[in-house]
Amino acid sequence: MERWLHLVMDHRYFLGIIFFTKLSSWFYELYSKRVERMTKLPPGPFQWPKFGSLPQLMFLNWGRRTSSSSSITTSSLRSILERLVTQYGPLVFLHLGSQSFVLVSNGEMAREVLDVHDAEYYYRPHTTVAKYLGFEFNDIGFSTGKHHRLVRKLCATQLLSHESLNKYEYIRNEARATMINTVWKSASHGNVIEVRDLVLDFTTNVLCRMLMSRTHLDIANIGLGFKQETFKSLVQEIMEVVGKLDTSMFIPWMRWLDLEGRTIELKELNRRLVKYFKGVIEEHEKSLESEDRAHESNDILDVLLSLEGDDMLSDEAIMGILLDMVVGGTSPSSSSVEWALAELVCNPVILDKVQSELDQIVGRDCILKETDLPRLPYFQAVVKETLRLHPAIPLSLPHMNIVPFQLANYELPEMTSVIVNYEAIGRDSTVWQNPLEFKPERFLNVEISTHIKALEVLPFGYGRRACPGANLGLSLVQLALASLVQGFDWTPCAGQIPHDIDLIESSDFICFKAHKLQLLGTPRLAASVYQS
Ligand code: HEM
Repeated sequence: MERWLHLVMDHRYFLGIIFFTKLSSWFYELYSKRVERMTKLPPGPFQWPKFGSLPQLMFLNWGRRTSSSSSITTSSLRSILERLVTQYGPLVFLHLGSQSFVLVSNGEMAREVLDVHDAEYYYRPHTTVAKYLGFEFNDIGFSTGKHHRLVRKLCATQLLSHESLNKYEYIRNEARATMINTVWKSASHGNVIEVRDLVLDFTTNVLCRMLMSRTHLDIANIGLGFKQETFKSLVQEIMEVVGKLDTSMFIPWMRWLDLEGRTIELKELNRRLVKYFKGVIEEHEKSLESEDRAHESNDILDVLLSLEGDDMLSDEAIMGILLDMVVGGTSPSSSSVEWALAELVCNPVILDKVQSELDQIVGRDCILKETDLPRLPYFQAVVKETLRLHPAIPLSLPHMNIVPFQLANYELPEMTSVIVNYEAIGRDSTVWQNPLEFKPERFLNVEISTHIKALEVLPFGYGRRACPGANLGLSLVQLALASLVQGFDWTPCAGQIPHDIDLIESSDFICFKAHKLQLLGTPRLAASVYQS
């Protein structure tokens, strides 16, 4: 019996040693696997189990909080990302909750994602915003695969082609005449001009007419409960919702809890948009069938409704395209004009050069035409320099890979969202001398396309996800800016000097000036020009 007891005791001792050894080797294996995996990832802040780097981001956000709200918004996110780039370099890896992100901040790395591996990296994460504002991922910006290829082809060949832009030139000219007349009337009363609102009215008018023969005030007539009931305020409402971050972006399984109430907000917005767009679509369908057309013929909605065969689109896809174009086309163009005018007023010598060029090429008896624009090299350089220094979309939407991917010497897990830092690329001091200085001369003898091919400046993105509205966006920016600068002398409000104008950036998804640009305009052409 005693022998048996000894044997069992010995055995337990023996088993204990085996168990302990196994356990330690298992822990060691886990640890070394984690270290191995981590060393293959780009640098970034420490990752806590389950939460990743969220606690640090929340801490950084808390450190810079100014209001009583404790939720992270894109505004604060962007400035936090800037700090991470300074600390970790052009590739930063972030694990936030269960989602992986990589921030790409120089041209060389951007080439890997947007050019070399464009096909693997053009997917978008399926977020709540993509579901409700992309009409079930049927729009342009959030769709993928065959549908994305189809809508991009339609944009290039029909909706936003050169022919289509020429066809709608009269709309741009009429909206420009309204804008110039508004400034002229304000100037005669000595009123201050809010440049952003003025240009937003211009761009929204152009887009709403081109797309569906509506004016920017259209929503006011239908009482669907939009906050201020104009298209301009609708776009602002959308931007506000898009700019908010919610827990489910980092911890998708918590989506059903809708902790921040964002899903409810998006559903409600989607309901109102569907009701509005369905009404417009129905009206167009009726009009297309009737001989006696009530609206401007051949707007973009007409083109979309007339598609046949494999190109035919569902109502969701049509609504998605309309919304993407209104939202994508209005705010970025307006922000670029506001930045350009702010820089010009801060740099009177440059403003003077632009006006002299306009006087020499176009004269003072008439307002310029679109065909004059290519004959204004200095003005063109001002626009390019504005797009470099103040890209309207400083950070791309997430580009996602669906298979694991090698980037430089690093390995990125599948479903990593890559955010391309377009702003940092245009301000890279290894490419641009004194990058924060506004110096149009850098573009005088060099085509911007040379810099775009080298991925040194990317105001419209690059590759499959590059902006399909770049040509329209450029013509809106150029026409509005050139007309405002040819038509008026611009000075800061009473009691201010040019240096009082701040160039502080908002940190939102669309980078506007943090404070609206307010200026006084003095007409410099014959009165008849403003009234035509
Ligand atoms: C100055 C004006 C504009 C600027 C600076 C601009 C900038 C950009 C940028 C940087 C992107 C790429 C984002 C990414 O990498 O994820 C983009 C995408 C897009 N833009 Fe623009 N844009 C402008 C005007 C327009 C206009 C006029 C339209 C349409 C009428 C438009 C519609 C779109 C759409 C639909 C996308 C998504 C493309 C896709 O995901 O396939 N944009 N824009």
